[in-house]
Amino acid sequence: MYDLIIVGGGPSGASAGRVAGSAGISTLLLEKENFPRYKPCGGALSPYALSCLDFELPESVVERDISKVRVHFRELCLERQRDYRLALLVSRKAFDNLLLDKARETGIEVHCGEKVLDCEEGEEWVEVRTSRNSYLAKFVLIAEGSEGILKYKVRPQRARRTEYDLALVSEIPEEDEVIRNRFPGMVDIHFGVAPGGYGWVFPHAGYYSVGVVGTAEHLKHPKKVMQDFLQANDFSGEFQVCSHIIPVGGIKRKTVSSRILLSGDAAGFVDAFIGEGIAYAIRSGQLAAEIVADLVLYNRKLSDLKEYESRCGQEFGNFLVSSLKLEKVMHRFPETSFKLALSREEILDKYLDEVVINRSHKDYVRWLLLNFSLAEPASRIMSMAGKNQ
Ligand SMILES: NC(=O)C1=CN([C@@H]2O[C@H](COP(=O)(O)OP(=O)(O)OC[C@H]3O[C@@H](n4cnc5c(N)ncnc54)[C@H](OP(=O)(O)O)[C@@H]3O)[C@@H](O)[C@H]2O)C=CC1
Ligand SMILES: CC(C)=CCC/C(C)=C/CC/C(C)=C/CC/C(C)=C/COP(=O)(O)OP(=O)(O)O
Repeated sequence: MYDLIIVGGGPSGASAGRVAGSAGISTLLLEKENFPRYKPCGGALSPYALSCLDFELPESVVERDISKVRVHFRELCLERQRDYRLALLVSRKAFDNLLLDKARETGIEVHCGEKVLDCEEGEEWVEVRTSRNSYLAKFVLIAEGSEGILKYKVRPQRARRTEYDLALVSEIPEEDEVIRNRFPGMVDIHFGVAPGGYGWVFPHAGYYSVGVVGTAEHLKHPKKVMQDFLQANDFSGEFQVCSHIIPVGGIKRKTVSSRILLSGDAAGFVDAFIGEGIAYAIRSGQLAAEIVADLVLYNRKLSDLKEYESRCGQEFGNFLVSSLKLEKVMHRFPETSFKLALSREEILDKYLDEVVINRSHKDYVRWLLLNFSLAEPASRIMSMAGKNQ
């Protein structure tokens, strides 16, 4: 019997595997794909995501160093450069493979190409049935990403359409020099193109990641929205478009039962406003493995597994809740909020400084209220924003 079985070898499962292996508990990681596997997405690693890694990212994995953003809302556009790093762009194929290698390094057992079909929680153990075998473990971490259904072992109610976003993404090849000239160290973000979300163009090495994301409930014609976005940004031709679902973060969801935990996208840990998921996938995987290792090594009581929910809440859960609130306000009043945000450089600057870097919505909102609610009468904000809400 294993101490821990991890389902999924993405950023969350691999990060859990590295912590579990380093702690010395017997661990099996089961991943249905053969790595390195293709996984198109934005591929942005925020400073917070980077701070969660216990090793330096090799240069070969880093495709771009980002210190500038260009944000659009309809005809408005604002570029802001910071004198610090806002993100690194990576290809998920190489990055995920690196994380899995870092987990393997600690001596855990990794089976790729082995899909978990079911897991059954008993009094003393969890039985895990796969396409090849069946195994027993004291604990199971489900890090299967957003699309799997094993998460419903912990959280029986299926996600409603209001609880997830739809994302469409294409990787569009281009000469590196053309990319560097068009987006020098910069990500391009377009609000107002998809309900409850945005469109993005991220400049990778030899290709652009181009996509749109919006709430599943309101994004009625996702393919059309994507086609229009590609066209508006001068990407003409036939491109392969991949679609996937992204949970809306900041919603209260159960993430632990008596012997099974959920992490990463499976747990719903995504920033509802900017769509960042990798950081929380990494950190929640690490926390899950730390708590399981503690229980196993120090013979602590089973009910202590619940600590996982409070640790995630303290470290990033509260941040995700406030991000959801920001997302709701911005998208409920897009004309007022985005027009105001893009008409004042300091609003975007402060967002980058306080939210992206200091990870505090509280200080940001306090600053906004002091500067733009008390100082600016509501009528002035409305007239700046135009009347067509
Ligand atoms: N581009 C895309 O398609 C998507 C990207 N993401 C991004 O991934 C990050 C989240 O990371 P994480 O939570 O680790 O999730 P990931 O989706 O990155 O990783 C989960 C891994 O588990 C595999 N898996 C799924 N079900 C099973 C199963 N039954 N048995 C064994 N393996 C299984 C998945 O394969 P498989 O990939 O084939 O499902 C995938 O390799 C976020 O940043 C998010 O934005 C999330 C969803 C989709
Ligand atoms: C306040 C206003 C109006 C605008 C905010 C502007 C925004 C969105 C700035 C974000 C800046 C920035 C570079 C953040 C880095 C983190 C990002 C972009 C994460 C999303 O990355 P991703 O698509 O790769 O998502 P993933 O983590 O793979 O799920």
